[in-house]
Amino acid sequence: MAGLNDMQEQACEHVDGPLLILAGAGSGKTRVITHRVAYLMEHEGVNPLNILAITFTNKAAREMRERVDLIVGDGADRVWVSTFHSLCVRILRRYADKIGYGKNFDIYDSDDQKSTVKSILKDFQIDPKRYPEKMFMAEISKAKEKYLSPDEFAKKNAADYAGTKAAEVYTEYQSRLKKNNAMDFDDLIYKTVELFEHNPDVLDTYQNRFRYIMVDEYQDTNHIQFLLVKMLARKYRNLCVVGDDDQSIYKFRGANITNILNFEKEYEDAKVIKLEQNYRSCGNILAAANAVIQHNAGRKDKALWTDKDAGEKISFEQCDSEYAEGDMVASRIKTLVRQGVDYRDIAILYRTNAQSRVLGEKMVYANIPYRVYGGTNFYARKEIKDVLAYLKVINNSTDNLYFRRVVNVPKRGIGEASLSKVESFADAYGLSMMDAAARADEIPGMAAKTSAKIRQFAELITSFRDMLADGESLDSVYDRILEDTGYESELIAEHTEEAMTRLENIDELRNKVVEFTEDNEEAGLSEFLEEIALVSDLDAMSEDDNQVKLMTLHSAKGLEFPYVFICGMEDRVFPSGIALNSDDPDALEEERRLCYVGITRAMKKLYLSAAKERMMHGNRVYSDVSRFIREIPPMLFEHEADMKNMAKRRESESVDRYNRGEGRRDAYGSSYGDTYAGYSGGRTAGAASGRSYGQKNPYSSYAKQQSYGQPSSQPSFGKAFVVNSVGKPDYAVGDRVRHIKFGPGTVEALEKGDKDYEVTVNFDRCGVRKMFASFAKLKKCE
Ligand SMILES: Nc1ncnc2c1ncn2[C@@H]1O[C@H](COP(=O)(O)OP(=O)(O)OP(=O)(O)O)[C@@H](O)[C@H]1O
Ligand SMILES: [Mg+2]
Repeated sequence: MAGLNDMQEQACEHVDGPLLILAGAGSGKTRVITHRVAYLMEHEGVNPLNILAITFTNKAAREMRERVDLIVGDGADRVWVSTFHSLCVRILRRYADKIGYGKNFDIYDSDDQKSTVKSILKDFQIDPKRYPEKMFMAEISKAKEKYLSPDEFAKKNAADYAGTKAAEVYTEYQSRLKKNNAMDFDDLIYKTVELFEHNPDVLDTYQNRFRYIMVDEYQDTNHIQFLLVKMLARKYRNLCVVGDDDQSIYKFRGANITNILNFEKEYEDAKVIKLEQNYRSCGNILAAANAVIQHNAGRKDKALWTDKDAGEKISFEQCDSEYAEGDMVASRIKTLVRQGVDYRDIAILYRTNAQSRVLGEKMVYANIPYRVYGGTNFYARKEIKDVLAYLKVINNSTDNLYFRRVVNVPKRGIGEASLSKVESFADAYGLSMMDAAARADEIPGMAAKTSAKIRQFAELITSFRDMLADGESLDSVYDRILEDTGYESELIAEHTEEAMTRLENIDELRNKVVEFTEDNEEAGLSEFLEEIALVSDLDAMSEDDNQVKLMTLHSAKGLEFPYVFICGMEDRVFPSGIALNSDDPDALEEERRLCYVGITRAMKKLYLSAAKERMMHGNRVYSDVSRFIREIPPMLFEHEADMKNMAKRRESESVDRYNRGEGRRDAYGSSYGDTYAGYSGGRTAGAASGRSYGQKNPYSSYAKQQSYGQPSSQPSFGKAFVVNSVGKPDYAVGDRVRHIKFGPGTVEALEKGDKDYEVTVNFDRCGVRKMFASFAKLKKCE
C-alpha cells in the first residue's frame, strides 16, 4: 500500500462486490487499478488468471502491465490487461466459429470499410454525392454501438428514405463482411456480445475466468461495451470501474456518460469512492482546470486540491498567425532545453490533426526532434495497405478484398472483366478468389493468355507460402515479396518524390517486421498481422526516444507530461466552430471537458497560445481568443494585467456590438465579455465567408468525426515538411547535414546524375546511404 493515500487504499481493499471510483484528473485512478491488481494477487491470493483489467489504449495496457510487473514481480503476464478490442479479438479467435465466422477472420480498418461501402453504393445505385460513404459508415457504427442488428435497425428507421437506405446498406455490408470472413472494429465488440448471448456456456467460461474485472476511463465506454462488461461481471459481480465524468470526450463516438453516472443504479450495493487530491499538477495549473470546468452546468461538483506549490504561472501568448505561434513554441522549447529540460518531457497538444502540419514544420526548422502521434494513419497509406494485403493473401486470407487489391499491383494485365469471371467461378464453387485463381484454367470463357497470368499470380503467392512453411524468416520473406512481385522495382523506376516516400514507408514497415520477429520468436505471419491490426501509435511511444510529442487533445487522455503546450486557443478552433454553432448545449460542454483534459495533462508548466489569424478550410480566418482562456482567472497568468485588459476590452467590444444591433445572443457563454457571440461568419476573410463553419448540414457530425482523427489509431511519422530547392544542393562534401528520418550525418560524395544530384551521406545513426538530393531534403547544419 506504499504510495497510496487513505482513500486509494480503501479502494484497493474493497475486494468483493461492485466498486465505483469517481474522481477528477490526476487523482490516481489509474494508479489505484494498478495497485489493486497487485493487492488482489498478494493479499487475497487471487490467481492472476482471474483478473481482467481493461484500459482505453494499448499504451495504457502496456504501462499497466509494466507497473504490475514492478509491484509483484511474477505472474503479471498472466493478468489480462487489454483494451476492449484486443480482449474481444482474443475471445473471438477461440470461438468465432460458434457465430458462423472462421477463427482466422480478418479485421477491417476504416479504409477497408470504406471501399466495401463504396462498392455497395455503386451496386445499389445510391449517389455518394448526396449520401456519402462516410454517412453510412457512421450510421452502421452507431447501430453497432447500440447493439442494433440490421433487422432491428431497419425496423427503427423504416419511416424515412435515408433511414431505409441506411438499413439496406447495413444489411448488405454485414453480409459482405461475413462472406469475406471479416469483422470491422465495431464488430469485434458486437460479435463478442452476440457470442455470449447465444452461447451461455462460453459466457460461463469467461465469467469464471474473469472473477475480478477493472475498467479504466469508464466515462468513455459506449452502450455495447457496457453490455459486455455487464455480462462478464454478472456471475461474480466483482467489478471495479474508474472514471471522471468531467473527462468524457468521446460522445461523438457513442460514449455514454450515463454508464458512469448510473453505475449506482445498475449496482445498488456499489461502494463509491471519491478521490480528491491531485498528485499531478502544480497549484496554478490545477486552479485553471478547476475554473474552466466549473463553467459546465451538467456535472457532479467536485473539487480537486493539491499540496504541491502553486508553481509557475500559466503562460498565454496571442501570436499573429499559426506560423508565428509555431515559432513561439519552438523558441520556448529551446529555452526549456537550454535550462536542462529533456525533449521527451514536453508535449504539444492541439484540437485538430491539421494543426500538426505547421507545428511539425516549425520543429524541423528549429532542429527540435519530435514525433506526431495519431496524424495520418501510417497503416492507411496506400503502399502499406498494398504490402499488408499481400501478406494477408499469403497468410491464407480468404478475403476477396485483399486479393483484388494486389492481383494487378503492379500491373499484370489482369482486368476487371477477367476478375469478374474469377469471382463468379469462385462463388459457384464456394471458393475464395485466390483458390479460384489457382484453378484459372477451368474458368469458362477466359482466354488462355489471361488464365495463364492469373495462375502465375496464384503460383507466386504459393511460392511465398512455401518459403514460410520451410521456416524462412518473416523479414526475408518480406524482402522476397517486394522483389519477386516487382512492387519495389516499379516504385524505384518511377523516380518521383512520392515513390521515394513510399519506399521509405515500406522500409519502415520492414523495421516493424524485424522488431516483431525479435520480440516474438515463436510467432509467425498471423501473429504479426494481428498485432498490426490492433496497434495504436501511442503504443509506440517510448521513453527512449528523446523527442517532443505532438498529438491531439483527444489522444492525450490519461497521459501526463511535465511541460504542456496547448496551441490554437481560439474560438472556432477550440471550442470548434461546430460546437459553437450547435443546437445541443452539450457540444460546447464536451469541448470544455476536452479543455479540462488538456490542462490537467501538465505537471509543471502550462503554455497556452492562440493565433489572430490562421488558414482554415482554405480561407484565412480571424478569430477571437478562446472563451476557455477567459474562463481562467487572470491572476493565474504570467501577465495578469494584460489578461485583465483583454477581458475588459472584450467586454466593451461586445457591448458596443450589441448596441449597434450586431451579434446574435449566444446560448451558452456568459463569462467576461462573452455574452454576445456575434462572430459567426462576418469575420471570415475572403469570399466564402463563414461557410465552412458549423453549417447546419446533415453531415456536420461526420465532418466532426473526421477531424478528430482516430484516437486509437496508428503510427504516423513526424514526416518531413522541409522545403529544399531542387537543383544544386547548398551543401558540399565534408559538410554536416541533417535528414528528417536518419538524423545528422556527413556528406561523403556528391555527383551530378542525369536528373538530379546523387548524394552519399554517412549518417551517425545508420551509416552510409545514397540518395537523390531533391528527395533527400537534407538540411545543412550551421
Ligand atoms: N498517493 C499518491 N502519491 C504520490 N503520487 C501519486 C499518488 N497517487 C497518484 N500519484 C501520481 O499522480 C499522477 C496521476 O495519477 P494517475 O495517472 O493514476 O491519475 P488518474 O486519476 O488516472 O488521472 P487521469 O484522470 O488523467 O487519467 C501519477 O504520476 C501518479 O503516479
Ligand atoms: Mg488515468
